[in-house]
Amino acid sequence: MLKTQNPTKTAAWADLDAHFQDMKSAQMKDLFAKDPERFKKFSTKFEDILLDYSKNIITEDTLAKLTQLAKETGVEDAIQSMFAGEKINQTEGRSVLHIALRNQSNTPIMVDGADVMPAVNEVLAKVETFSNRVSSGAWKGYTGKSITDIVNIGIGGSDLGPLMVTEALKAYKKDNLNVHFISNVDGTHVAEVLKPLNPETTLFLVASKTFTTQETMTNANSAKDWFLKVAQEEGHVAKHFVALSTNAKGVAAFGIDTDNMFEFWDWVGGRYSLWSAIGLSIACAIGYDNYKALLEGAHAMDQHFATTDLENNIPVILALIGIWYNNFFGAESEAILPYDQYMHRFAAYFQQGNMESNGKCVDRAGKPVDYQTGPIIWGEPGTNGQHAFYQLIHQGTKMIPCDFIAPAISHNQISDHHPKLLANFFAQTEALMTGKTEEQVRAEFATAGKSAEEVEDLVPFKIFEGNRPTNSILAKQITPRTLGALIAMYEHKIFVQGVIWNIFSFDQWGVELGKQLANQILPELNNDEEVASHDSSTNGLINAYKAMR
Ligand SMILES: O=P(O)(O)OC[C@H]1O[C@H](O)[C@@H](O)[C@@H](O)[C@@H]1O
Repeated sequence: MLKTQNPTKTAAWADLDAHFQDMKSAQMKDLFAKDPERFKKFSTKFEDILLDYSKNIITEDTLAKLTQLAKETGVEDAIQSMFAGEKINQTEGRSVLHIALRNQSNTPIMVDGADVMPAVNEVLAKVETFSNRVSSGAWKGYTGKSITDIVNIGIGGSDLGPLMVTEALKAYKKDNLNVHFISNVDGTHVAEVLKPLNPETTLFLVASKTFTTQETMTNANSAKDWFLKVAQEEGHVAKHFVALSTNAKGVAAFGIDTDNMFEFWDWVGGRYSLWSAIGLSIACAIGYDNYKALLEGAHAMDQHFATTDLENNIPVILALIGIWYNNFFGAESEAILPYDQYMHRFAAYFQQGNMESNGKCVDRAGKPVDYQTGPIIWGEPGTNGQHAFYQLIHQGTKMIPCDFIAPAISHNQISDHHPKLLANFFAQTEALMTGKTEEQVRAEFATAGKSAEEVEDLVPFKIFEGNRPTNSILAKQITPRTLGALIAMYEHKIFVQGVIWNIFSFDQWGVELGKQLANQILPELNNDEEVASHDSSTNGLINAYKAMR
């Protein structure tokens, strides 16, 4: 069990509050000027990944106090509890064991007195055999042709992980296999994805932990109709539909042979499930060996997280820096900015990972919190973001701590693209920190030949106050192993923050209400009667829709 401790009532919090009064006007520029060792002190390496967190409004004292907060709120015990398989997802009565799915050391991990590793390994072996058969062309469709296209049908955690990873590792993709994703219940999604595909050579992976999710079941049924329109015989479904799920009954009821079901377990959270059978599309797309390397990278980060003291623990450091801005500086969001086009869904992936985990306002004792919890996560790949929203990050009124991520080596070495990309990566964090003073603006004008009046009019707009915090994550290359480590790093950061905020990070009750109401409204849309059962806005909208259609 995780202990219940209001973080704001700890001695460390009071200490941090006092420290914040000293730090709130501290200038990073001055901190760098004072300490030539600053980069060395506030950077660390994990395998081929360099994390530079020196461009933050922190001192060694700040980190010591934040680490004390982690200690007082039981982070060390919580980490041990997770790895020991304790049921730390209390509101659902479940263990939280995505770490078991990538436990390449194969040490026993016990849940309810039984080691989960044999079952994990069994499914992994099944994933290996199946993905090899599909990618080698040995798995045949109903007319004897090999599979050319895989379509993952899922939503939320059953979509975002495989989608993000297959995109991030596209450089490793098998040439003979295309991967597609259908998630939205909007018929446009299924229609557009299926349009160019041939039912004879298409394999559907129906991915749903519960196998009850409205969007996924609707899309899967439409895909089945599309397939049967051509294939005709129900018996052919077995060669073209497999299920990734915890719900064998639901899978059978849908008409998928449970021999074609890849199992996982209730101790795998949806948003932490790409390491489970939900990763089947990844294994097919990039090959099982690369999928395994992804798991190994995550496992290496897990071991670092589980065995390193808090002071040197990368996910813990990132979590603490995030809390510093979220709870003391009042920052409301964090941007994740990968300077790698392949990672274009990375921020979207961690939108779910972070916001569904820590978007909670009730603490572990069931009481409303009186402090801020999870941040808003957003971001786009650089340099696109630079030409869209960086204006606000540089000169807006809101503090937006940013994580900049880049590979030193591109998978596509074309002329000087990569040095240009990286020049931008380095320039942005420098600019965000140093800003531009009034004196610098005036000095620039002095050489530009403007009149004194023109200069006075423009000076205020050209000033950048700077002092805007960033982390830089520079990896040698985005390989499967590196990506696995990066994902695990963020997962554990989220976990540590949830522990400190005294909330449950592994349930998601907040997605239920909308679902329930949609289920109530759906039958009301099936006729032309005027609806009067809701508030006047909802009634008005529904009735307007009925009149328009
Ligand atoms: O895999 P499933 O069961 O279809 O759930 C899909 C998604 O549904 C809900 O939005 C949440 O519970 C998510 O965490 C989950 O990932």
